[in-house]
Amino acid sequence: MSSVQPIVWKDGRLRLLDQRSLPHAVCWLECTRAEEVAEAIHAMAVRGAPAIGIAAAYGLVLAVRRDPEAFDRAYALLAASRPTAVNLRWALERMRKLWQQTQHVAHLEAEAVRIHDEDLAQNLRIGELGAALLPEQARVLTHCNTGALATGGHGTALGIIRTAHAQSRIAMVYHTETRPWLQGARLTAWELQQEGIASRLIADGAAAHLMAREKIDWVIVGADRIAANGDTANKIGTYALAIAARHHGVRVMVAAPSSTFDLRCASGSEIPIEERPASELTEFRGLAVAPAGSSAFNPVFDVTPATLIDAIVCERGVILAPTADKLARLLAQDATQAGVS
Ligand SMILES: CSC[C@@H](O)[C@@H](O)C(=O)COP(=O)(O)O
Repeated sequence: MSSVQPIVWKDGRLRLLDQRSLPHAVCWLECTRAEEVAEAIHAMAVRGAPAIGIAAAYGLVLAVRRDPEAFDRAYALLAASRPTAVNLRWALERMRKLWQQTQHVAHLEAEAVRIHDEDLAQNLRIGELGAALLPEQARVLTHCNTGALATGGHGTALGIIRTAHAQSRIAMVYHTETRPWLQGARLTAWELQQEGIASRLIADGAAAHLMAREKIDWVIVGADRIAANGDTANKIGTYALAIAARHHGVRVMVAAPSSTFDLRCASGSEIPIEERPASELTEFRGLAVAPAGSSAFNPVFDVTPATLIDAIVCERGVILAPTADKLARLLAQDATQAGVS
């Protein structure tokens, strides 16, 4: 099951697939400095929680290769590039630990490659565990883009769909547009099309209507940060999907690697929620869609309470009806013990 690789590290060079131009054009950014990586993350050329962690890890390698004294400055710059996905901070922390131990650029580079490779392996495992929860001929709804583009490859929520499709278990994937960046319409549609997976795009606002009229087995989404009690921050609109799903008896699955869990946040209220410029709502590709002078509120993530989540799938196992105790137990075990709790 090969999939597009949005982050390519080869011969010490970093190339990022610029997701802003998809699906119309496949353009690559070549980054040689941490500043460029931080800007690519901030401007969403590279996006998705695991992918920005991986890109930031390579950004640190670029920084110390130029100047071994630059680690702390590059760390701070990269850490500030987006606030919600904890994978970013997790990857940077892992790199910092290694740097404190060795101060050796080659070792730092090897750690970044390990972070990248591990994410792909974890996604493949998440794919298997999540697909096993789906019925035959499953009809699912997903939000945003959680595929190969958002990760080290394969994907989390979309990775589950990809794995289930390879097992001939998917009848239909509905996916939202995901306004205002249209990650669903542009990126998820692109990935689903490449795999030949039967899919239909819906407007974000059509989800409750869809659930009322058609059988949907699962809503499957990714996560940017999962608090200790299972509350989950993900792309804006996830919370509304979960409320609609509960009302219609549709189950909700959150898929994320263990790097997305943040036990320092006791609950979702402690997760920082990114707000982006009003112009992302008032304009579309430079054209005004709201009257001049309109103000807008543009939070780009929301928090779904754990009580609305039926299953959390990570590479270490599956948690049904998540609670703080179940989460702590799962994260305390290693991946070889993966099971259902
Ligand atoms: C595997 S990606 C998980 C999440 O990062 C994804 O669902 C999401 O919300 C992405 O938001 P984005 O703003 O496109 O980075």
